[in-house]
Amino acid sequence: MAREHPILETHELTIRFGGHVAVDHVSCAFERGTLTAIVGPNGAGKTTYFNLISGQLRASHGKVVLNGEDITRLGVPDRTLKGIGRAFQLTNLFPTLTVRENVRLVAQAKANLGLDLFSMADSHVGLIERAEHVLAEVRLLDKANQTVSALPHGDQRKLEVALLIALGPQVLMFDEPTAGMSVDEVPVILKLIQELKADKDRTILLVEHKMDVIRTLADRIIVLHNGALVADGEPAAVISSAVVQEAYLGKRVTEAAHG
Ligand SMILES: Nc1ncnc2c1ncn2[C@@H]1O[C@H](COP(=O)(O)OP(=O)(O)OP(=O)(O)O)[C@@H](O)[C@H]1O
Repeated sequence: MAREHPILETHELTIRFGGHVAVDHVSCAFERGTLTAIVGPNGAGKTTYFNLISGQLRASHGKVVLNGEDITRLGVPDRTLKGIGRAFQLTNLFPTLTVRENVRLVAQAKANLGLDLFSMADSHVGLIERAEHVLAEVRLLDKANQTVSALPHGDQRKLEVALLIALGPQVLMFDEPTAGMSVDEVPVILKLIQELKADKDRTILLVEHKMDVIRTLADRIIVLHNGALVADGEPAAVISSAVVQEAYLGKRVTEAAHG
C-alpha cells in the first residue's frame, strides 16, 4: 500500500535568540494517528519547538509543513484554521457562560458565522449538535448547562480540550497537560488523551516530563537536548538508550520511571 506523506513535518527547524540556538535544525516527521512524546531536560527547547510548530514563534531557519503544505510563514490563526490545535495555551473559557455555550461559540467561529452569541445560533441546530457531540467526547455532556466558573478545575481542563476539538484539528498539541493538576484530575486527562488518540485521524504531540505518563500514552519518543534532536524511536528503546540515559534521564529520573 502506498504510504501517505506525514501529516506534519519540520525541516531543519531552527530559532536563535541572540546568540543562543534554542531549537537547532530539528527535522522530524509525524505520522497520522500517532502520539509522539517530546522529552528533554529543562531548557532543552521543547516548548520553543511547540511554539515554532503552532506559530507563536517564527523560525530563524527551516520549515514547518502540514499535509504537504509549507505553513512556516503563517501566524497562529491561520495554522489553527489549517488544523493545528494547541491545548492549554491560553485560558480561553468564557466563565459566565455555560459549558455548552462555550463549545457552541467555538463551533460557530469555526463555521465562520462570527462570534455573536445572540445571532442565529440558538436556532442553529447543527451547531448545538456539534457542541453536544464534542462534549460527549470529553465526557462533559452531563454538565452542559453548568456555568463554567462553577466547574471544578479538572472539568475546566476537559472543557479546554473540548474547545480544541470543536476546532476540528488534525494535529493536537499538549504541553504538559497534567501540570498543576491534582492527583484525582491526572487520570481523567490521561484517559481523555488516550481516547482522543483512538481516533486515527488525529495526530498528537505531547510535551511531558512524567515518565509514567509517557509510557502510558506514547507510540514514540523524541528527545531534545540543547535544542537538537538526539534520539527518536519507540519508548522502551529510547528510554533505555545510552544517549538518553546520559544526556537526559540520569539515574534519578530512571528510578522515577520504574517507581
Ligand atoms: N523568547 C525567548 N527569548 C530568549 N530565550 C528564550 C526564549 N524562549 C525560550 N528561550 C530559551 O530557549 C531555551 C529553550 O527553552 P524552552 O522553554 O523551549 O525549553 P523547555 O525544553 O520547554 O524547558 P522546560 O522543560 O523547562 O519547559 C532556554 O534556554 C530558554 O531560556
